[in-house]
Amino acid sequence: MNPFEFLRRRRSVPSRLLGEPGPSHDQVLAMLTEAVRVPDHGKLAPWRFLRIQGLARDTLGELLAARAVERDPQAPAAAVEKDRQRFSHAPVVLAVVGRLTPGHKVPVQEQLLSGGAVCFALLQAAQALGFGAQWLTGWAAYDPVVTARLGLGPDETVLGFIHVGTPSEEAPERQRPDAAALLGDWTP
Ligand SMILES: Cc1cc2nc3c(=O)[nH]c(=O)nc-3n(C[C@H](O)[C@H](O)[C@H](O)COP(=O)(O)O)c2cc1C
Repeated sequence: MNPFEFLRRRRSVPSRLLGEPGPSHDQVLAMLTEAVRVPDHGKLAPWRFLRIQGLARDTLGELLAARAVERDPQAPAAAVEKDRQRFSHAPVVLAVVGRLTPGHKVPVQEQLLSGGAVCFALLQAAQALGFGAQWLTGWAAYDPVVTARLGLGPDETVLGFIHVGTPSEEAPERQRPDAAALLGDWTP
């Protein structure tokens, strides 16, 4: 067996293709338990999680739609509708929230990188349990009104919304970069 087989099979499943069943409470905890085992300089655990499921997904969609119009009163109806539906496809969305400590000897960049690793580990954990997942951000992740409604503090930021559910069809593989072309040797 190819030792990389599990990693090789990983690919995102677009959130609109994710449906019921989603991960149970125990499965979410199992996924998070794996996801927090990431490299974390200084053991800061500079992240936390917000689960968005059930009716909360639709409520967040309504909030997004209203905010989209507030941001751009000329926004096309189709775009606003897309925002309304954004969180309503996958049964469970886990927002990975970076809890940053500016001025710490561990630079903020490293805290963010650790959070990125958590997001990726969550994708793998979802796959290990037989679910599909996608890491999305979109404008809502960076909008101060939305993040305040999500309860984020001033030094917190959304690193990703990890949408998790059961794929309704197999997601196509995408073209991958040529690793060999990206490799250089440093020659002193
Ligand atoms: C930080 C981050 C944010 C992303 N946000 C979006 C997004 O908002 N919309 C989108 O279509 N893809 C987004 N993507 C890309 C998808 O998560 C994913 O990489 C892509 O669909 C193909 O993924 P795969 O390499 O996991 O198969 C984002 C990726 C990263 C790393």
